[in-house]
Amino acid sequence: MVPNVLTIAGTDPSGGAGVQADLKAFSAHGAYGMSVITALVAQTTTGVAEVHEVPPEFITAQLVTLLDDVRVDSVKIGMLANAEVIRAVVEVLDRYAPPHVVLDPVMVAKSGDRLLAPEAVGALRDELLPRVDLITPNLPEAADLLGEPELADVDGMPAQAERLAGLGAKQVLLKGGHLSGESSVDLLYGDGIAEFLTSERVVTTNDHGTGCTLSAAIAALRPQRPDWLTAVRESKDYLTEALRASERLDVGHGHGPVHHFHHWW
Ligand SMILES: Nc1ncnc2c1ncn2[C@@H]1O[C@H](COP(=O)(O)OP(=O)(O)OP(=O)(O)O)[C@@H](O)[C@H]1O
Ligand SMILES: Cc1ncc(CO)c(N)n1
Repeated sequence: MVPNVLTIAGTDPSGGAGVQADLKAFSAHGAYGMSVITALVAQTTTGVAEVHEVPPEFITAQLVTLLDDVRVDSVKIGMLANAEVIRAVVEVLDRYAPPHVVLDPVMVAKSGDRLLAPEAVGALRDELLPRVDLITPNLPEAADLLGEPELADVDGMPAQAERLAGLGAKQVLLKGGHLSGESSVDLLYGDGIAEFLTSERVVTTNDHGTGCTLSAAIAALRPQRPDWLTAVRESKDYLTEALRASERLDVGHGHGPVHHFHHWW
């Protein structure tokens, strides 16, 4: 059976990040994609111009309307904008308890623009994080969640992932994309086991939406794979290929998008 996969996230009219990236990644992994939009973002490859936040009651309305009709097999959560939206999402998760919830704790866009109010980080950490199955922070987000300095190399990743798991998420995928070096190293921590996941670092400026793509691919694959490690490994391999395939695109003048190729090409 094809899994029904939902993204709860903000938009990117240039199609590289947010809801648009998530739906492409869902399709590329054979899932049926659905979306609840938290914010309309005027952004492209060069940065964010403006954010139009959706009122929390309307996010609840979108979620309840959808969940009352459709079976949801897995959820990816991205940009949430503010603490009220976080609380609206928490309430719905409590009420419907969908399986396989992946949280990409989006805080700042690649351009440096904030996508989550600074005062909402506490609500994300204390109210949402304990209710999700997997969180996928990059190194600045991990540091912010823990109130620690940002890691500058891979050595501290296992201990930091363990501390993040201590905040309540069952699995932690700590992403090392912001480090330099020949490989791009992430770490999956769960059930007391830490596993480094290494891929070739693709030399490209088309790295807009890498985090969105990875977490969406994981959410699409998890209902179709036996465990998190298998779903995460396959998603990271897909992302590396999508980064390579981005050389076929000509989109914008800044950080371009990755290309969501389909396996049947
Ligand atoms: N140049 C690259 N080559 C290969 N993999 C990369 C590269 N850059 C990032 N990645 C991988 O992309 C994924 C996302 O990592 P990153 O740490 O950049 O997340 P992010 O900052 O949340 O992304 P974004 O906010 O741009 O969506 C990780 O699996 C990381 O290893
Ligand atoms: C809507 C949205 N979500 C996430 C990111 C992070 O890349 C972005 N730039 N825009």
